[in-house]
Amino acid sequence: MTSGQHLSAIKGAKVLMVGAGGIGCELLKTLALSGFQDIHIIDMDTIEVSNLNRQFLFRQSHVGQSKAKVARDAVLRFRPQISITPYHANVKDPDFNVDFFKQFSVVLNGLDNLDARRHVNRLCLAADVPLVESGTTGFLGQVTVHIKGQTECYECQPKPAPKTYPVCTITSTPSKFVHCIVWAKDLLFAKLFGDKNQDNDLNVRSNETASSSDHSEDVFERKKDEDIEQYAKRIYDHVFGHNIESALSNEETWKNRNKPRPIYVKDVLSDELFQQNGNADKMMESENLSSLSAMGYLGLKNPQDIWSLKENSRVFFAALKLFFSKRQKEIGNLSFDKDDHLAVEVVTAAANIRAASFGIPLHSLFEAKGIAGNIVHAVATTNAIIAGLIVIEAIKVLQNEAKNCRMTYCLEHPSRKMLLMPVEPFEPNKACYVCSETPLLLEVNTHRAKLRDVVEKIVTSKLGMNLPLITHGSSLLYEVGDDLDADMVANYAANLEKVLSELPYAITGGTTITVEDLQQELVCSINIKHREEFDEEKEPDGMVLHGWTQAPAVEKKDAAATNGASTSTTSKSAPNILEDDDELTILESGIETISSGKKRKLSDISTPEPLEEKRAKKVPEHVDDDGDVIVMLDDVTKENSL
Ligand SMILES: Nc1ncnc2c1ncn2[C@@H]1O[C@H](COP(=O)(O)OP(=O)(O)OP(=O)(O)O)[C@@H](O)[C@H]1O
Ligand SMILES: [Zn+2]
Repeated sequence: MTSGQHLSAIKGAKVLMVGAGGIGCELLKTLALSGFQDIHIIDMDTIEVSNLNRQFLFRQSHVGQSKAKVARDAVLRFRPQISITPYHANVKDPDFNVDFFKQFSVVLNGLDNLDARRHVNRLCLAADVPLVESGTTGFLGQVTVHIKGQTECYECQPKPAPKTYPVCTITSTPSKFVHCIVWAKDLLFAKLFGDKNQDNDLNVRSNETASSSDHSEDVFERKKDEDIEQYAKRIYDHVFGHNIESALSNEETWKNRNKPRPIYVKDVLSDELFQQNGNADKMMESENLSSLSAMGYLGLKNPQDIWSLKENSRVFFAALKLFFSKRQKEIGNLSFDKDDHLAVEVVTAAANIRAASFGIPLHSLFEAKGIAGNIVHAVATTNAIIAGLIVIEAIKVLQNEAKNCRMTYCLEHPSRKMLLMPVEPFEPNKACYVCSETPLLLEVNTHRAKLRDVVEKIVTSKLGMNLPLITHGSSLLYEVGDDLDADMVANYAANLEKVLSELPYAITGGTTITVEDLQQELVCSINIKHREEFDEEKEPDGMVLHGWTQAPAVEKKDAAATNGASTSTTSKSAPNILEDDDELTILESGIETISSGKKRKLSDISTPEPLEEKRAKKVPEHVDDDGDVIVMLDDVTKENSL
């Protein structure tokens, strides 16, 4: 390919970028400098201060403005002649339909969540537009190419499940700091500041273990005549003292474990709950809610310090006082947000008090924030490398050189002196329900499960459908949309509450239903198999979907890249926790499926072996002479590199 052809492919291309964050900023700059002339950008976010360290197209003065628009303006300053069209919007908006996608030569993703990635994958398949997909996590990154009918689609391989912990580990037997964080964030914080009516396992435990009448009512309800201090003390004694004491009464649990020690306020603090040596008065008068800080209140300065049990207890009380006196309007509606400083303080302090109780080492606020926010230190260089690789692959796609495309994985440590590992794309998975027409199989108790269960547990959460429509034969059972008339809405609402076998067109064993998403133009057939019983623990949904697989989550050092980039960091000892939809997600290594330069085999995916062993076996001999750590791509990629 001559450079003339090369350039004309670039110049004639109309490119859609989705995401203008860490990867997106680098990508837009590289596209513009490479000669691309018609670029469209979708990003739903506005710029935050925490983006500025790596999203270099943005400045302090842009905070609060649309990322897509500011990115456009910044690049036009050095490439004024090109056309950049920004959309400050969610890519899932109905405006971005198949026809919208069809206008592009290639779509480039710089996203940070599975949901949006799956959605774009489906639209690219429906519009038959190639997709270059990417992700980074710290030093790790990956660029993959998806061309309908030629390579696997983004969903052909199972995606790692969010890491979940057994409930009893979190509620009763934590052994790691991360367990205490999950408890503080998902149970305690949710109980204190979230929707009171939502049951969570902290609630169950307090009821189960309640001995006195005092504990049979909702302990988290603040009593009428109770001041903030009394309330906070009561909560503290209940969750760190009483609950631990109750747990200790179950001798069996502690046979092979270290027993926790109950902690009561009186054991830790005398009368100086809110002992003031900080800016307490200023803090209480402050109108700026986002600057509220228990650390500021108490005069604690360094977020990297590890506080003592006493300091954590004081932070806990001060943070509760600030919440209940200054942010009472939000109470009942809050969910944990890593950018909410006061929330991070409550969670850090509570996790540390619990850790002290269980003999687990305490952590600083800085470390706790990293773990709670599923934050992995973002490395700007990784984003730049990945953006460069996206452009290299995009150019191959534009030149119709699909056979030369490579999936490229950016590693943390060189393996045989390679930091970038190219992998030949896999063929489409014939059993993929997204890009092939293979039906799925749903085992369900058709006399017990309601249509709502199928919609919520299968259609939306597992199949990722946005605007689903469910049909059985020629009859419509359920549909979501803005333009439905009132009768239909009422009819669908009634159907949702019916068990499958009692629907107007009964769903029973042997039935096939069709589930489609009008926006994604994705149609799936689901064969129904009736099954009476399900194992509550192993099959908590009460139904099992076959043909849809999710790789098990594995806690390990090398994690699949998802662009969970952020400004903060986890502690060195923390597991590789990635940000994905705010769930605590510890992902399995995407790199495990690599066999460099070769096609991957399904066995590579289904029978994991130690990563290092696998790398050692599969990495080809691309070694430079001078012994330096080098970036190594295959020949084709070198030829096309910019
Ligand atoms: N559904 C979506 N539609 C449009 N843009 C999206 C969607 N989902 C994510 N994005 C954008 O993708 C970008 C991902 O960038 P990045 O991973 O650097 O995250 P960030 O939000 O900028 O940083 P951080 O998560 O550290 O605060 C963000 O700018 C985000 O707005
Ligand atoms: Zn597929």
